[in-house]
Amino acid sequence: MSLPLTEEQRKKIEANRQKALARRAEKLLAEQHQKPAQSKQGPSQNLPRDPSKSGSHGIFFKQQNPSSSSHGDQRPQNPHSFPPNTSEQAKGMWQRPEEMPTACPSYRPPNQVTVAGISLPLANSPPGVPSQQLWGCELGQGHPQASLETQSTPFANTTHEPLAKVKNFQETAASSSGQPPRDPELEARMARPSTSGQNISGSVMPRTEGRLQQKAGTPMHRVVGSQQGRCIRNGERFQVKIGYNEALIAVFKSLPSRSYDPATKTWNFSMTDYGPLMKAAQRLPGITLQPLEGAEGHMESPSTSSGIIAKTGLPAAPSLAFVKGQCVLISRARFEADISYSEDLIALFKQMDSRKYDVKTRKWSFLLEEYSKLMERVRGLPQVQLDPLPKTLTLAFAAQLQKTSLSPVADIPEADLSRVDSKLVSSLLPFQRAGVNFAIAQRGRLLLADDMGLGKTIQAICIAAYYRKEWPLLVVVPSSVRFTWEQAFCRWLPSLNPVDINVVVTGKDRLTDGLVNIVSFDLLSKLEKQLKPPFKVVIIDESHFLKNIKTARCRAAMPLLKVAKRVILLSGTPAMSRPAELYTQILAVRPTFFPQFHAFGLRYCGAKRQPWGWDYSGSSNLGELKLLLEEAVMLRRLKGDVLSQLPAKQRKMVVVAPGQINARTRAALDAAAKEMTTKDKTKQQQKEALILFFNRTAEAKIPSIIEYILDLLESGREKFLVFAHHKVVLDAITKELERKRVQHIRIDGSTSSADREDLCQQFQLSPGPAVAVLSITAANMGLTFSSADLVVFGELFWNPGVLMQAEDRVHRIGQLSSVSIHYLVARGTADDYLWPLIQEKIKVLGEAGLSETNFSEMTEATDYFSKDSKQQKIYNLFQKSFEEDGNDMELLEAAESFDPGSQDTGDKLDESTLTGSPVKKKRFEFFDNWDSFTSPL
Ligand SMILES: Nc1ncnc2c1ncn2[C@@H]1O[C@H](COP(=O)(O)OP(=O)(O)OP(=O)(O)O)[C@@H](O)[C@H]1O
Repeated sequence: MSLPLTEEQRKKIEANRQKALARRAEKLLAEQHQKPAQSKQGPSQNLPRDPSKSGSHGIFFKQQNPSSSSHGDQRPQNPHSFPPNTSEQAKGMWQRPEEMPTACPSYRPPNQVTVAGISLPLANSPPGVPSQQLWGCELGQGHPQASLETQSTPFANTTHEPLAKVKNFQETAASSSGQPPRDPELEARMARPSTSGQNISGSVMPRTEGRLQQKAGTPMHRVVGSQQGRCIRNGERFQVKIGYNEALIAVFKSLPSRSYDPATKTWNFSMTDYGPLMKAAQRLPGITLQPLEGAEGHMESPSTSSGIIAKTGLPAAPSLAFVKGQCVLISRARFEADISYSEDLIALFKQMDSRKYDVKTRKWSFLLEEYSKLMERVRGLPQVQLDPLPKTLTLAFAAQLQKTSLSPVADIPEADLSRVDSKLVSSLLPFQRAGVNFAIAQRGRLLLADDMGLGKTIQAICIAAYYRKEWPLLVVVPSSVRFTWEQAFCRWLPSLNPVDINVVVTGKDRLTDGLVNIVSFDLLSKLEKQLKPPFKVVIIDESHFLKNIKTARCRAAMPLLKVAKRVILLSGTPAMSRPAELYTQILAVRPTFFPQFHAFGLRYCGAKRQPWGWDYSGSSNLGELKLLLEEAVMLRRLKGDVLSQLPAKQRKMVVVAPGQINARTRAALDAAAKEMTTKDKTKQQQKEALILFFNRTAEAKIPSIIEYILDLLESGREKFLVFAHHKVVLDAITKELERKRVQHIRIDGSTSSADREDLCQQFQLSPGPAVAVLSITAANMGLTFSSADLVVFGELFWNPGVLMQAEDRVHRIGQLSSVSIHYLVARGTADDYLWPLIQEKIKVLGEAGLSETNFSEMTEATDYFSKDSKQQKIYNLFQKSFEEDGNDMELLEAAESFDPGSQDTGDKLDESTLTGSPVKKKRFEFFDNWDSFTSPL
């Protein structure tokens, strides 16, 4: 007794067989070219005499049609068509019609379908037509290859084949033949040998050199030598599904409305070309095209060039309506059949143990573990085309398909974070810890899409730190937050030496100088060449900046992400208007999921063919997309989901780019700083120098403030408040918003009380993006902007009470969310002194129970500024100046009327600009409002 073949041996045999078949195909093709006249004689007369030259083996390999892979069976619309039964065809190999052998020349079994030239066995015959009668010949007389498959693959049975096995087979077959990978579903079907489940696994001898020798007494029969296809209506056009045929392709190319879809590898035409195409096809020997249903008007008679269907003389099978639909995932455990009514199909559904019928949607759903069984059986219904789930889904949900996981939510293990700085780990809020666990379960590749302000930075740093052995780390961010990231690393990873953090500021800097390298999107595209050797761990902040594949930033980042081992994408708004925007981010996290955009577009973007090309701006199957993303790509929590874990206010210090301060302003700042510390200056002179320093700071920050606001808008922040102090800053912001046509309001000291209320209402009710540009001192109280939950302070103000009052414009009754407060702080400016001053004041007030104690805890870099003796001096001056009675008035006046254009570097303030300010009356209201310290909502 011989031992059964091992899997390995089977694979090898299969590989050799494929190679032999390919060689044979080439040879026959060459022969065919030498004998064109003979080949035109029609199938039955064209049988080679020598069985060793049997046309059944005269095949050549072509790439599998992906459309048939992704859509599964492409059933004929007419159930009365009887395509040939050749396993060769079923393997996705294209057979020259004139070389096809004939098993039962008069007709083909009805219970088979044709998939782009691929013949598949079906489980059922049309009712009333016994399959034996339809066969018209002995069972077991089918194509010998079918028998071989029955024996040589583990997938010979018609049902219940696990996808994993199918995949093995697919890989073997594809790789051995040197062909691109094929669809597992299709391969499974190809591997099935038979017709209605009857055993035709007749005994065969091993094949040599691509030939089959049958056992004595088993006559060699050949299937009909014709190639079958069909026309399928698609809106105003129709598609032709048929295997490769040179002559037919020539016909296609002669038709004016032709269009070829490379993704599905099918041709399609407008209805005007239907008649000419069918007529031309009729003239081609061996081509049988099933007509379009109901297209009689376009064509006198269907193409039956081989005359096979017309001449069968068989009793007509009952007419069955053709139904077409698709499987859609509806939960982690279930899928739904989205298909119209078919009696047979319903009967089949009722055989499934896990079936459920939703009376509202009128759809049937099943557990994923019954997916393979159901699909297998549906294939036996000739009048039904139920497209399978995309392969990506079956891979992502393999555990559910194989019944190894039935949990409605993914079971994510607790990650061992012992290697990460304990300061960071102990600071993680519970939902943040869950985020880190998810990321590690996904092997460090994910899109973290938490709502804004939920602390994506701390989570990303923790995930990256978990993979610290694989550093250097690359962090790509919008340019306005490069230094905030630097601060965050310093804050959360005390074990990281700050000198190991490299913030890339110009195109001349090196991208690989640090252990942590922080670069803006725009500089990354300029420094592309420095990306070799590639980074293994990459963080992309605001990853939706990559949504457009055509942009330089996306083109620079994508190759990098493809080769990185860990990819941590962060975005609170991964897609702002359509699923197509998610594509690049999905590709970055899972490059194998949808390597071709078209497949993604067809499934999730409601892709529509337009005269100018494909339109992917729509959406489809969104529920399924969400499930797929949640399973393997993305984690998203909304503020509402974790509100109980959040503080009412989340403050963030944003260090804005010092690179944006121009040389002239820099010199002015330095001169003012020097003036303040020069000996022998009177108090008055020192104060003037301080005022000048403060004003020059405003001027210096303008580009950074604007850049930050524009980044926020690009990130999809819909509504927010921007507070500033100097008129020049408020003017610059509003001017830019006008230029960019962003809806905005402005309230400053010159706005009347009546107008304030109107503007406020206007902002509150505005449905789309809107920015409220507000003066810190003139709009810090009495106004409600609860429809926003983000406040940006473009400038600092020395009095924390005023800042908190301003914060409370959004943080008040009516606000259901935790609010985010961003303070923009510029290095080398007065902010260096104002920021610590504010924090110190608040600390004092906090200790006295007069302020929120967590102000500094909730902001990055509390130790942002370390003072040397000169800086200490300036700091003391600031402290003194801003605390002495009356100084505020002087400073405010100087600030509000500051006009950088009117002054030269180092000039004193122009006194004339200080007078006549319309806001004097309101300026000091805030001094009486200390209650804001004690009563956060
Ligand atoms: N666990 C925590 N402990 C202390 N502070 C935290 C924690 N989580 C977040 N924060 C603080 O909350 C603020 C917001 O965090 P972060 O900037 O990371 O949010 P985000 O999700 O990136 O928001 P956005 O999408 O607006 O950028 C920061 O100041 C951050 O330091």
